[in-house]
Amino acid sequence: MTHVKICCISSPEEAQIAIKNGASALGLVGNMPSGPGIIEDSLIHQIAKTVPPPIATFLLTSETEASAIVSHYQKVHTTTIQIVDALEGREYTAIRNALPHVKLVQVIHVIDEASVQEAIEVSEFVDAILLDSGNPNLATKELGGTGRVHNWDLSRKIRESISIPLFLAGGLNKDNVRQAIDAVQPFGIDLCSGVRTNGILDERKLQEFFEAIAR
Ligand SMILES: O=C(O)c1ccccc1N[C@@H]1O[C@H](COP(=O)(O)O)[C@@H](O)[C@H]1O
Repeated sequence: MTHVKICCISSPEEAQIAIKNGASALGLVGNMPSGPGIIEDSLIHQIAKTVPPPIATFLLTSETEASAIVSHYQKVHTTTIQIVDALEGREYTAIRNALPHVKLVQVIHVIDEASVQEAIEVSEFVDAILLDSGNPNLATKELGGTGRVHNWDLSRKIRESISIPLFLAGGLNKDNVRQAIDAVQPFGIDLCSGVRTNGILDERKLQEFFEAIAR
C-alpha cells in the first residue's frame, strides 16, 4: 500500500476532507520564500490539534538552523517536522535531543546525481526522505509546491540506495501518479497542487487521485 500525504492543508475542514478520502498524513506549510500553500503558524497549530492519531501532521519549515527549527515546532506541535531546505551543519542530533518524540523528514530537491549522494548521507539522521522538485539555488528559493515533476530515474536510484522510507512529491496528479509509483516504488506520495482548484482542496480531484492509486 502506498501512503498518501496531502499537503497545503489550510483549514480544519480541508484536513477532515483529506482524512475522509484516505490521507494518512497532512502537510501544513509554514513561512516560505515562495509557494502556494503558506499559512500562519497559529493556524497550523489550530489545524494540527483537530487531527486524530494515527494521522500524521507535518510542519513544513524553511528554517535551516536547528535552534530555529525547534522554536518553529514549539509554536505548532505537529507529529512530524519536514525540513525543506538543507540543515546547517547537519545538526539533526540537536533537534532530536530537544524533540525526541518528533519524527524528522528531510526534503531533497532532485536536481542531478549530487542529489543522490546528498540523500544517502542525510538518510542516516532522519526518519524519512521526501523527494521534491524545488531549486534552493535560485535568488528566491523554490523549496516545494512547484507543480513540476523531476527526474524519476534519480528518485528510483535514491530509493534503492537508502534504507528508510521515501516519499515522492513534485507535480503529482491523477494522470501521472500510477506511472510515478511504478517508476519509483516509494513508501508514500505527497502532493499539493494536483488536488486543488484555484488553491482550494477539490474533493472530486482528491477522489479521482485515490481511484488512480487503487488501479
Ligand atoms: O506548497 C508550498 O507552498 C510549499 C512551499 C515551500 C515548500 C514546500 C511546499 N509544498 C510542498 O511541495 C510539495 C509538492 O507540491 P506540488 O504537488 O508540486 O504542488 C507538496 O506536496 C508540499 O509538500
